Amino acid sequence: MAKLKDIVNYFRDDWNLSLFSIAASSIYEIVDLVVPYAIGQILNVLSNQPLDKPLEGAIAIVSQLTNYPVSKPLSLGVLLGLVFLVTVVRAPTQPWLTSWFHWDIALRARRENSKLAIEKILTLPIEFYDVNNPGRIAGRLGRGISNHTWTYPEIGGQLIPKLLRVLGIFVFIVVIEWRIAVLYLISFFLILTFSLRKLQEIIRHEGLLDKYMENTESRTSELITNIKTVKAFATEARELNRQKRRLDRELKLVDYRVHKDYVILLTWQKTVIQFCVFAILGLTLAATVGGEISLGHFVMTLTLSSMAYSELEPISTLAEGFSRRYSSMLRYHEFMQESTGYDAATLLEDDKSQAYKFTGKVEFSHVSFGYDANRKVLQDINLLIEPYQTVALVGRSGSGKSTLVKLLLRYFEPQDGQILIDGEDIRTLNVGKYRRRLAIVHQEVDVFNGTVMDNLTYGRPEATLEQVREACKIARVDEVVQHLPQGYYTVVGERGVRLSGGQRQRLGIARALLVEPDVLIFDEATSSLDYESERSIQLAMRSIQGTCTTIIIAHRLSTVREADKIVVLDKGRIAEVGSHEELLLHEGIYSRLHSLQETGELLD
Ligand SMILES: Nc1ncnc2c1ncn2[C@@H]1O[C@H](COP(=O)(O)OP(=O)(O)OP(=O)(O)O)[C@@H](O)[C@H]1O
Repeated sequence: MAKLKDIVNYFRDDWNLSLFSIAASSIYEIVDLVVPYAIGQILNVLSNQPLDKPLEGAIAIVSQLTNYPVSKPLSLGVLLGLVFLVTVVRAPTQPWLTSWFHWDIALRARRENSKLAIEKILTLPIEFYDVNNPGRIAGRLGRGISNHTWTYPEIGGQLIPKLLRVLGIFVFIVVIEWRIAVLYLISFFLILTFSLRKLQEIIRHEGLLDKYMENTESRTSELITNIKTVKAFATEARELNRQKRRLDRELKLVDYRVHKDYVILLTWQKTVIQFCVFAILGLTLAATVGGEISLGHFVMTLTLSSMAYSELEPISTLAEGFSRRYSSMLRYHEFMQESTGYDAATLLEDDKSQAYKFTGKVEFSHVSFGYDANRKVLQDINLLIEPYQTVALVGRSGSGKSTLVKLLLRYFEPQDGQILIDGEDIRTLNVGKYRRRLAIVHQEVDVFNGTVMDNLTYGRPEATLEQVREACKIARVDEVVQHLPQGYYTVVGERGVRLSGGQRQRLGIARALLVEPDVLIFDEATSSLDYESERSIQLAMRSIQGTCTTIIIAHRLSTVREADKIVVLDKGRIAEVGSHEELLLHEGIYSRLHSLQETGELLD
C-alpha cells in the first residue's frame, strides 16, 4: 500500500539540496515581513512617536559607528536601508536560490524515477501484462510522474515557505497586540478544520476519478490495438457512446464533486477572512484611539493581517492542487511496488562476460508447475531432447504446451523437478545470458517502429547485411524484403502494419535465426497463416532442422510430421511420445487428432 512517505521519498536523491532550497524560500518569505515593519516604524518617526526598543538600539549602534547623532534623518536612513536590503538586494539571488533549485530537484527526480519506472516495466513478470493493458500502465505512469514533478516546486517552493510566513506574521502580531493574535488564531482554526475536511473529500473523489480515467484510457488503448475488430463489426458508434458515457461520468465527478468542493472551500474561506479582517480593523482602530498602540503599529498590524489572509487563498489552492494529485501519485507508487520477477536484478545487468554456448540438449526432469498452487498445469513431466533434434509439442488447447516453453525460457520456475540444459540446471545460470541462447517465434510477431534491418538485428545489433540476408534466405523472406521500396532499409510502421502476417512471421524466423540460437522455439508460428504462407514457413523450418535444437508447438499436425519426436500433452501430462508414424500406429490421442484434422471433423 503506497503512502505519503513514498511521495516524499520520490525526491530522496536530493535531500540536502531540498532542505537548503526550502529553507532559502522560507527565509525570503519571512524576511519580506521586515518591509511592513519598517514602514510602520517610519510612520512612527514621522508622527514623532517612539521607535521599538530593538530598533532604537540598532540606530544607536549605527550612530556610534558613523559618528552621526541620533536624529530623524538617521532613523529614516536606517529604516530605508533595511527596506533596500530586503527588497532590492535580494532580487538577483532569489530566483537562483529558490526557483532554480526547486525545478532542478523536480526535474532530476523525474529523470531518475522515469528510469526506475522503465526498469520496472522491463522487469515485471510476464503475467503482469496479461492483466494490465498498455494504456492503463502508460496513463498511470505518465500522470504519476508529471504530478510529482509539479508537486515539488509547489509544496517545497511555495506551500511550506508560505505556511512559515503566516507563522512569522502570527509571531509579529502576538508581540504587538495579543487580542488581535487570538482573533487571528480563531479564524485560522475555523478555516483549517473546514479545509482539511474538504481536502479529504477532494482526495477521495480524485482517487475515484483516477480509476475512471484509467478505465477510459485502457479502453482507448484497446480500441487502437483492436481497431480491425471494431471496424469489422462496425461498432464505432457503440464504442464512441461507451467512451462518451465514461467521459460524462468523469466530468460529473470532477465538476459536481471535486470542483464544487473546492468552490465551497473558497467561499467559506473568503467569508471567514473578510469577517476577521473587518473585526481586526475595528479592534486595532479601537486600540489606537485608546492609545494602546501607535499609529505605526496600527498600519503595521493591518498590513501584516492582510498579508497573512492574502496568503490563505494561494495556500488553499496549493493544498487543493496537492490533494488532486495525491491519489494519482499514490497509484504511481502502487505500480512501482508491484513485485518484479525473480530475475529482475540479473536482467538489468550489462553483463559483458563471455556468452554461453550450449549443444542444445534439454531435459525436463519430474517437472510440475501450476500458476496457482492449487491447480497444477504440468505434472511430472519427463522429457529428453537431444542436441539438434526437432521436437513437436502437440495436444488439446490448455494441455500445457506453452507453459512448458515458458518454463524453459525461465519466465516461471517449476514448483517441483528441474530443467537442465547440457546437464546444468537452468536455475543456476545467468538468466539473461541463458535466454540469449534461446530464440522464440510467436504466433504474433512483434514489429518495432523502424527499418526492416533494425527489426531483424534486434537480438544481434552488430550483424552485417550479409548475415542478415543469409538468415532471411533461410526464412524465405529475402525476396520479399528486396521488393520493399527501400529494401532492408524500408521503415515498417508501428506494429508493422505494412507487412502481411506471413511476411511478419518469416521476418520473426529470420530475426530468431540471426542470433544463432542453441534452442529455437516455434510457438504456433503457423497457426494463423494461409496454406501458402504455412508452406513457406514449413520449408523454412525444414532448412533449419538439424542446425539447432528445435521445439515446435503446433495445432496443425501437418507442421509437425517431420519432427524427430512428437510429444503429446494431455491435461498437463505427457500422454504419448514418438514419431509421426509410430504415434499413428499407436492409435491414441495423436492418431485421433490426426484423423479429425484429416477428415475435417469438429473437435469436441
Ligand atoms: N498466466 C496464466 N495464469 C494462470 N493460468 C494460466 C496462465 N497461462 C495459462 N494458464 C492456464 O494454464 C493451462 C495451460 O495453458 P497453456 O497456455 O500452457 O496451454 P496450451 O496447451 O499452450 O494451450 P493453447 O494450445 O490453447 O495455447 C490452461 O488451463 C490455462 O488456462
